[in-house]
Amino acid sequence: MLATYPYHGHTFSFDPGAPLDISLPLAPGPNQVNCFWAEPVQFDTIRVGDFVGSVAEGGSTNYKRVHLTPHGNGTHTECYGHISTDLEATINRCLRRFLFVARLISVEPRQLPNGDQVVMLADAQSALGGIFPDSEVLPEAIILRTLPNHKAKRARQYSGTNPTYVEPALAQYLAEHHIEHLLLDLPSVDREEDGGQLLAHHAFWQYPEHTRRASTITELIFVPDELKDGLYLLNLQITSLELDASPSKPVLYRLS
Ligand SMILES: N[C@@H](CC(=O)c1ccccc1NC=O)C(=O)O
Repeated sequence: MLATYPYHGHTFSFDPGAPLDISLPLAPGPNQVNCFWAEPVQFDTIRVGDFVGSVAEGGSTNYKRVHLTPHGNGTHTECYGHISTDLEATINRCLRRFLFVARLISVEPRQLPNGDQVVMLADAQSALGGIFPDSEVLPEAIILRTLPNHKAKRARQYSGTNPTYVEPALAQYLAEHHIEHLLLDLPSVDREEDGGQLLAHHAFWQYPEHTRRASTITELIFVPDELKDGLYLLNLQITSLELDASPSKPVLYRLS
């Protein structure tokens, strides 16, 4: 059954029964994506007196403590609190809506003379195909799939590998065109080691001059090949953490 979604004078249709999950699972073990030297996810069984929080060990219930690092362990969404001392800047306060019209694009990074792999503004503009400002439907979110789209991305150990990042001019361009949410399959929009500059983060959030407080960046997604470039309804869910970032669950629905 199709549901309708009104947007800027259009009436889109989508199938609530056909979600396309672009998050990565969070689990212990070696086969999990990892970056920024994060410890792996850990689930600890809680033991209090005679109680053991493990049914496998004879307990009545499973009851575990979770040890995780949002920026390093898997799909996560962050707000400008990532680069600010503002106590208000938590993902739970910044992300107040959860449905957005999103455009999925696929872009191949280019190699700079120093060897860095970078997603360039010019290539993203070609992938967007002149949607700014000509398109009838301006999206609120851009989902950036980098090419090639190897499944190995789902479990890559990125730390110390100088992963692909985004040209700051592209982040600036998206901010200027009022893209509120950027999602991508990389550990960061910025270079792994950049002396703390985080130029693309600053450009996307226009921080600190004209901070875009409701805007978010979601990193370490994975977009399967079956999803074609185009328009989707994005349901972006987080945990209600009063922290700069939260593990997140972006789910897409094809729009027609
Ligand atoms: N590039 C930064 C570090 C950095 O960006 C970072 C460090 C720890 C956890 C996440 C980070 N950035 C993620 O977007 C630096 O060189 O200081």
